[in-house]
Amino acid sequence: MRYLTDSSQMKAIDSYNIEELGIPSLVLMERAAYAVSAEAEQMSSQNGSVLVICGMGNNGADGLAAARMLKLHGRKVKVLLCGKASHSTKEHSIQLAITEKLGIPAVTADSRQEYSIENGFELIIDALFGVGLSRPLNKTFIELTDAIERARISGAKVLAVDIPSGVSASDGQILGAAVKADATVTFGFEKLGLVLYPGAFYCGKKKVADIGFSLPNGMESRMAYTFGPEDLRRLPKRPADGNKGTFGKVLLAAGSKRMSGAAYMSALASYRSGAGLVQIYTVKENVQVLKTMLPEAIVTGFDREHPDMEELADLCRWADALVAGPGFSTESYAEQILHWLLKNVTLPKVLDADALNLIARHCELAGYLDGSAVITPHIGEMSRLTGKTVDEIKKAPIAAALEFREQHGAVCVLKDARTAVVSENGIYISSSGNSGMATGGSGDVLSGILGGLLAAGMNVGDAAEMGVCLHGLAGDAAAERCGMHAMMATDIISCLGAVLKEWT
Ligand SMILES: NC(=O)C1=CN([C@@H]2O[C@H](COP(=O)(O)OP(=O)(O)OC[C@H]3O[C@@H](n4cnc5c(N)ncnc54)[C@H](OP(=O)(O)O)[C@@H]3O)[C@@H](O)[C@H]2O)[C@@H](O)CC1
Ligand SMILES: [K+]
Repeated sequence: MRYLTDSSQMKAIDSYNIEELGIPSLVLMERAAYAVSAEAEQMSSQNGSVLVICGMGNNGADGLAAARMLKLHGRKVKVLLCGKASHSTKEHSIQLAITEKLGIPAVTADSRQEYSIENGFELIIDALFGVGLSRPLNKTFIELTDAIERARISGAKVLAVDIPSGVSASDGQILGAAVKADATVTFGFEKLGLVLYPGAFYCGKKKVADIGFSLPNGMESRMAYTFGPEDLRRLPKRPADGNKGTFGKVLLAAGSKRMSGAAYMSALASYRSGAGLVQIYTVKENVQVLKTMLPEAIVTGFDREHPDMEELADLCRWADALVAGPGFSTESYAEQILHWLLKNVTLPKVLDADALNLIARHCELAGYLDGSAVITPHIGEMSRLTGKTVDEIKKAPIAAALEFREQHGAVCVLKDARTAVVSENGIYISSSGNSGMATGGSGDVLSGILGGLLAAGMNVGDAAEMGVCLHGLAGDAAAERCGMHAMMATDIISCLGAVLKEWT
């Protein structure tokens, strides 16, 4: 598990270490600058020249200290100072005085024609703004980021200090413009803005440098987190003497007259993530095709005009977990069945796709949501569920998911390029997955995986986080195998086995 911070948490961590623990600010800065200069040396040649672009805060001070270290290692280094000198921090003044004594050339942005950013530098270090970025960049700073980008296009490498300048550390939004980096050395903890898009596009290769921060008491419980593949080891172990009942039974209410594929993919993904038995509850018209495509599944068909609730009650008694919605349609039978399920079934449940469209359309259904439910909306579905615009949700996805959970008690899996899971555990952000997964059926695969993990007995929050992580890793493996352009949802399913085999 890796913790992720927003800028106010990072400032609280800074001040706890400096003011309460008494670690001198310059000691932390020295370690930060050392990590930057070590990366800079890797990214440039001994004879290449380096330009360090420094703001007036402590991000700029890190840059100045790194410039000094590079100079002491024999590198040709120059500094460009940007911003009002009157705003410089104490640390900045100290670092600048040292660079001056060492004879490192430094000019202010006003006189930058003295050396052109676009020409001749092998490496540019971006130390304009870090977690202290507080407002959108003005025209001068936007021009500066444009000049850095032109240099990058002409072949210079760009290394960002802590976070690419212009990216908001708290949410990855671009404040006016941002530096595009080939690599970012970030201090202590990954910033949310390096994981969330669009910020994640800007940071290049990420390196987290341990500079000796301790966390204040209780801070962990408020921080977001993400998983690496090694976290999959926490999936439930399969007892050697288990049987198909032990490994969990999934009931899947899915598929409609025109949509049998969603039911197929969700059911197959449940099996591939370890479910012992999967039963598909679908319209009669789908029974034959689903039995043929997936003979491992039990398929029960219902009459669209008269779904039999007694039969459904029996199936729910049989199941350990329920998935409702993939390709189910929003016709009246679907509403009737969903209404019955939400009102009567206490099983852990995943509500996806048309189940969410129905809840958005018939708001009384939302009243049945509780902590046994995991909802898996994409941004459009979340917009329909909450009445917020797509733009509002895109700008603050975590806030939207938190608000939904607070109102309805359900675990919220808000799907996007970075999926956020808000549960009793806290805020999980996916850091695996790729744009190739934006393909028909990918959501059905996720709901199937979640059903499989719930049926295995995981609690809803853990299953939601692990399921999203597994889905993303299988998506990355599928992209590796087929390429992001060509991969399809069934490729993600085919890769589940390899990912699970490697990591559990
Ligand atoms: N504490 C420590 O010892 C350690 C700190 N560390 C480092 O410090 C960084 C945080 O430093 P920080 O808090 O000084 O903020 P920082 O990111 O430099 O920016 C503030 C400056 O930017 C300015 N400014 C903001 N927005 C602007 C805009 N749009 N357009 C123009 N100006 C704008 C703002 O100006 P003002 O608001 O005063 O006008 C102020 O001058 C952190 O990311 C890490 O790199 C590490 O070394 C570890 C030890
Ligand atoms: K920066």
